[in-house]
Amino acid sequence: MNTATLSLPAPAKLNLFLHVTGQRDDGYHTLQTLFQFLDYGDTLHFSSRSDGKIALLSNLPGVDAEDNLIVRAARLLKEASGTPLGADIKLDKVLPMGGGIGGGSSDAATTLLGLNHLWQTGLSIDQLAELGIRLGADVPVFVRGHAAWAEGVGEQLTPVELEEPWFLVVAPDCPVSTAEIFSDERLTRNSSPITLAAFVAGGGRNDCLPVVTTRYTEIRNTLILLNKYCEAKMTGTGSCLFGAFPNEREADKVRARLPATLRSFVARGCNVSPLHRELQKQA
Ligand SMILES: C[C@@](CO)(OP(=O)(O)O)[C@H](O)COP(=O)(O)OP(=O)(O)OC[C@H]1O[C@@H](n2ccc(N)nc2=O)[C@H](O)[C@@H]1O
Ligand SMILES: Nc1ncnc2c1ncn2[C@@H]1O[C@H](COP(=O)(O)OP(=O)(O)O)[C@@H](O)[C@H]1O
Repeated sequence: MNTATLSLPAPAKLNLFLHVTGQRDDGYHTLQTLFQFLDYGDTLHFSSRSDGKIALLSNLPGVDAEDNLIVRAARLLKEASGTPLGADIKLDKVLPMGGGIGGGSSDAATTLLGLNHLWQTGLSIDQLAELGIRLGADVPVFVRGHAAWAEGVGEQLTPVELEEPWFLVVAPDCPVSTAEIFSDERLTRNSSPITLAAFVAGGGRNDCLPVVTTRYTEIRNTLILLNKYCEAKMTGTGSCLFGAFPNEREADKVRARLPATLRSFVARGCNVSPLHRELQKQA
């Protein structure tokens, strides 16, 4: 029944800063943020099926298969393309969930691009990004695969070239729901827009940080700890915190000083997504 197979990365992202600039009539918040990828993430394995079924062969604790963004992305592409094919999909989950590093969105984007390749459905990147936004605000940046300045609700993307430092990412054992942070009445919703130049010159902050650290003592304490060694920042709506370093050795040195019980990893920042680098090799 299997006709072809493909294994692809689903990398993490960081929000290098995040300003909430307003709120639309539909409740969604307008943002300014800067996305960069990490060369670290989940891996998905796809096998084509001729019987049209979409089967996720890996279980993600707490997420029903039908709610899994991988299955939802596969169904969306199948419907949009009209292909009679299906797929068996395996997920090697590495990224902490609810960590603001975009694991679910990245899995969805890898599924859209991977199955588009495997099924030979021929949708363009623009068409795949349009499908992606229906699954989540962060999916389009993973579909497009380039570090980007983002506005709107995160879907108005301008590719940018940034320095590619090494990052130490720390994941407090404390998933944060994005919806919960955006519905907190204490959230700053009227930040002034800034420019890329102002960010590069040291501007920009994460407007969600005060709400997250007020709600989660564990994240506040981890931030205080990481700030002893570097300028600690939070990605997205948390819970992951990160610091930038000029090389891997410096990042590893700080990692070695953190309590062994605290989950953390060191990864390189990338302007081109590891997914797109891998797909280019397959082309
Ligand atoms: C704010 C970011 C920054 O990267 O946070 P993280 O999720 O990565 O932490 C993302 O854009 C999040 O994107 P994503 O995680 O896909 O969010 P979605 O599933 O689309 O939205 C979850 C819920 O958060 C709220 N929401 C989300 C995004 C936004 N710009 N305004 C909102 O108000 C809405 O209530 C929505 O129902
Ligand atoms: N493949 C997936 N990987 C991770 N989370 C998923 C997936 N599919 C659905 N989800 C749901 O999306 C939520 C947010 O996931 P995730 O992308 O890891 O967080 P964040 O958006 O904070 O980075 C999870 O708590 C889970 O309920």
